Amino acid sequence: MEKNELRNPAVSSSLEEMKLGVWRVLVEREIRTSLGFEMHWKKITAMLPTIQKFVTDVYMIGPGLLTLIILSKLWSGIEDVLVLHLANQVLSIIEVGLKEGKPDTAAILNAVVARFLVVAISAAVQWWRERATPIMENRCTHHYEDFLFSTNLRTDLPTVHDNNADNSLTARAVWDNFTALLDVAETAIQTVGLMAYILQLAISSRHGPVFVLLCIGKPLLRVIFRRSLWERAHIVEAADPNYLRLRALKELEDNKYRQDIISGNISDYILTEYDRAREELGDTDISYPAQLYDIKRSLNLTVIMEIAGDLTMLYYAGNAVFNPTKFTLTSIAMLQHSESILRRTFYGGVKKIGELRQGMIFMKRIYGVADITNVVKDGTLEYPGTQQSEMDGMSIDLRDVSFSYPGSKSNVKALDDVSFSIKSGQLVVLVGANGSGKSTLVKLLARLYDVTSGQVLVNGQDIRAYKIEDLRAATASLTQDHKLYPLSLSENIGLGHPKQFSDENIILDAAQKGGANGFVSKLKQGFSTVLDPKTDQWSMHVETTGKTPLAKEAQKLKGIVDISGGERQRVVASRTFMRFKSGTVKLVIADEGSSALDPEGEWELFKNLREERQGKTMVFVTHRFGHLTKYADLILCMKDGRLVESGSHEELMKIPDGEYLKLYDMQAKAFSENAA
Ligand SMILES: Nc1ncnc2c1ncn2[C@@H]1O[C@H](COP(=O)(O)OP(=O)(O)OP(=O)(O)O)[C@@H](O)[C@H]1O
Repeated sequence: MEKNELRNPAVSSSLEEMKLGVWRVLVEREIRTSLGFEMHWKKITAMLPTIQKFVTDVYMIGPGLLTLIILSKLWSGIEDVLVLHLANQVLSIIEVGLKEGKPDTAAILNAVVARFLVVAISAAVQWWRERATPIMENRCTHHYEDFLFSTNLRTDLPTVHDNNADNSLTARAVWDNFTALLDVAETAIQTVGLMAYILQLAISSRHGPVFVLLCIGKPLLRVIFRRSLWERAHIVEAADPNYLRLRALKELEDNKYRQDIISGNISDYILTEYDRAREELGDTDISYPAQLYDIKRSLNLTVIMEIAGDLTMLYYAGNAVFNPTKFTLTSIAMLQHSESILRRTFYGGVKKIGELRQGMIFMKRIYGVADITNVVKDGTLEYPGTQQSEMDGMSIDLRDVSFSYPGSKSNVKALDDVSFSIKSGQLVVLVGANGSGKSTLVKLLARLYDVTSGQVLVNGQDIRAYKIEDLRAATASLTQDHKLYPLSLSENIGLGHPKQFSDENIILDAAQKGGANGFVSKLKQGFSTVLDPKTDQWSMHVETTGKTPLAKEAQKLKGIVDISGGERQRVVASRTFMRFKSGTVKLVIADEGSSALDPEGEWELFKNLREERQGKTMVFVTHRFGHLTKYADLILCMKDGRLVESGSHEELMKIPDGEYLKLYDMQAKAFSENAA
């Protein structure tokens, strides 16, 4: 055991820290009162409300079917005892028959038939359950999938950043947890039944309850002294640097890095580094921490537990020497058989209780998802409201705005004390070096985040006062962060304004303005093309030569459609033009939405956007100001999260050693040097 090897003074004394193989494990120390039973009891009772809610919810999904599944589990719980009892009967009758030389054929026949009947019923129950369970599992998964899907889709960005949102949950695991619950109930019935049966057997064969205690001695010791990691509150992290390095290098095997690795000619470097990390990792164990935790128990405890497991054998041997007439062969056989079944069931039960605790923590997380409230709170004021609806654009004022991303580890603010005013209908260009805060600023304008301090005013009112839905409807944004959905291209465009999604001409017009029409019409399936379709396909034992009919079919399935980065951006731009069709847009935000476009495409895009302007306020973020600054009513120049200059192009060009002048000169110089 390498306990406390990584002892870190910062870790609280209520925690136990250990290094298990490549893992660092932190376990909550347990206060062992009354041999730990009190703790166990508290934990079990703490689970009850979650169990009750969970069972009620799953029951409501399929009451009839679930009742039958539970009954079948009950049957499985008593089946072992029934089979044991009948086996005991058969053996006892046979033994008496053998002793007396006159077998009771009718009694033997009855007992055998009864046993076969129980076995046949069990097989039928099992057969039915194997068919019914997947139906219930599917219903349960769909129910919780819908629940998680709708909550995840509504979670806003700051909540995701805050790690409040838990989207690692999968509905598939819900049924497994419910099964764990049923299994624990089944095992409890089995264990109680078996113990009662053994007790009765032991008493009737004059062994008494001491024998039962001997049977469960080993499992009891195990529960008290050797808890598995799953049963304790713990955190695990991979801490071995060589293991982490190996994983990072192994990741480079992924196809997405292939082009870089081939063109960069770095495969030798990767292999050498991989070998080095592998060598330095040596024999450090990478098995699951729970497994390593189990192995680390001391030699003394192992020996004591194994001896405890053999106490019944000692009991038989002692009785055979000192009290040889006490046993019949049948009673020995039956006691041994029941004892081994009891132990197996007991061990299984303890493991299942551990799984159940894990499962209930999981279910608490699932139900907790419903309690998560978005960080960005909704307002009550309508936008634009009756008084403001005459204005075609949005007027915006920033007053002393500072902002840090939630959970950011940086010491500097992304925006620091920024103030400016944009009048309705102005075309504003935001410029500045990388990381100067331009994208952050437009995210605040779109109310994807709220300011840390200061105020954003929209038409004179705090942006937080408005209904978020109204603000979203009034904003069209085109950024390089926007992604294509794994849906058809027409859907990708139409979702800019879903209400007119079915109107093909409107989608065509948006595609024309966004510059997507040209390349989409050349695709085999045109606007119906789905990029990155979510499909499951695989093949097995198919000839790689591609000559057989099946191989030809496999080849057809492999065909993929992909488009260039600029073409993807054109589809996203078309989605923005589709958004204009709603007629509610008053603010257009374009954050480097043209970065992948060719010069002609970029020129066309800006021209089309300006044509859509019709009084709307427009905010463009760009590193290539050439196309835009001459139309700009206002240029805002950012540096290190601060607004350093603002004004028209002419005004900013006049500021000696100004940031805008510097950035502009650099671009102009590149052209003049190229020309020279
Ligand atoms: N999601 C985020 N979490 C934490 N910090 C962030 C996040 N996004 C940006 N930042 C930080 O905020 C600061 C401003 O970033 P921002 O993206 O606004 O700059 P930018 O001017 O748009 O840069 P670029 O020209 O490279 O797009 C930077 O220091 C950046 O590292």
